[in-house]
Amino acid sequence: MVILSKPAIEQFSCIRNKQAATLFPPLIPLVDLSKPDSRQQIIKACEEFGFFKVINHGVPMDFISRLESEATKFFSLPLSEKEKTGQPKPYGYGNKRIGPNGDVGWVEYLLLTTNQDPNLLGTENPESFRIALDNYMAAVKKMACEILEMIADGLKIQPRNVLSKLMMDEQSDSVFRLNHYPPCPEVVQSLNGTSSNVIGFGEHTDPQIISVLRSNNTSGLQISLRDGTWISVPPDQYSFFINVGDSLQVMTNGRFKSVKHRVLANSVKSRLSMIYFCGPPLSEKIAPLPSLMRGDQQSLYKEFTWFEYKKSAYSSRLADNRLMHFEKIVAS
Ligand SMILES: C=C1C[C@]23C[C@@]1(O)CC[C@H]2[C@@]12CC[C@H](O)[C@@](C)(C(=O)O1)[C@H]2[C@@H]3C(=O)O
Ligand SMILES: O=C(O)CCC(=O)C(=O)O
Ligand SMILES: [Fe+2]
Repeated sequence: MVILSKPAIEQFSCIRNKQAATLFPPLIPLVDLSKPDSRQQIIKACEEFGFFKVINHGVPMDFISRLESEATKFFSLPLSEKEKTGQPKPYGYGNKRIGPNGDVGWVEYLLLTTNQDPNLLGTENPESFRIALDNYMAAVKKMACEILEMIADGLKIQPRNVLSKLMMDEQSDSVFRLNHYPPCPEVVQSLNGTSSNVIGFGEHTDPQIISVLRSNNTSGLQISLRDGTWISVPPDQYSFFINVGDSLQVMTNGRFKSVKHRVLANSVKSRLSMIYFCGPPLSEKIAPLPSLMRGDQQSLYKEFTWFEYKKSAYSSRLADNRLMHFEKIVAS
């Protein structure tokens, strides 16, 4: 990561939390995948938060730590080596700039598509990095598929692979991202309850169906509650966190809401996160599942394909409400 001089760091968005801290912030929903009632818990969490933590997920810890160690080696390489993986257009190595429309954050990342061999030029041992990525992604994909099938069961819709088949399709447009947030010297903490923070990854919702996130033990991730308050997600390196994305919001006709989230930089520890974004094939129509529509219930959204949504997303800024352009104007 390039160390920024003082004037350069001023371009980073800072946020000021003037609001008094909530005394009893709600706990992040926890789902134990080995428990028989996990389906109902997942549905409740998707309706109330669009977010939950998963334990007993079945992803071998060995796959997780191997990828973490490869990623750590990658991000410690000199900038010129990391840049050999190509600029993020949208796939490749990116530093501070997020997306094509002027967003910046205190982060560097490697963004990969899951259906092509990644360009790992510049890495010390491309073969061992590739194996670590393949093992991790295969295990996480399996877990994501199970979660989507549990969602279908919980919603009482059939067939149970109605959602999972989209990300299991050979043509699925899923994305994988490694984010590294180095310690940020500019993070200011004060004792009077007001804190000024540097944005690592600005607020946004994920466009896909669900996202499966794992991080090391460094805090920073926050989710926004329905009333707009931000709550910090305590890190847990042994668990996964699931985000409802915009596409699942549409497929449930708004019953689930995609969760707004962001990452704040840490003053002392670096954060490493790995996110698998489960996307459908480009040609797939994104629309409310017919079996979820009762009586004369109308779709809240215009018809669109994942390709159209993605194209529109890539012309938006991170914090934009991307679904707004696809909402129907319903006469009341
Ligand atoms: C600013 C942007 C980055 C992003 C594409 C976009 O124009 C708007 C959506 C962003 C996002 C958020 C979730 C994922 O991290 C991501 C890969 C995605 O699919 O949508 C990023 C995009 C990106 O970094 O390329
Ligand atoms: O790095 C993180 O913890 C979250 C990043 C994120 O939300 C994203 O890459 O879409
Ligand atoms: Fe995200």
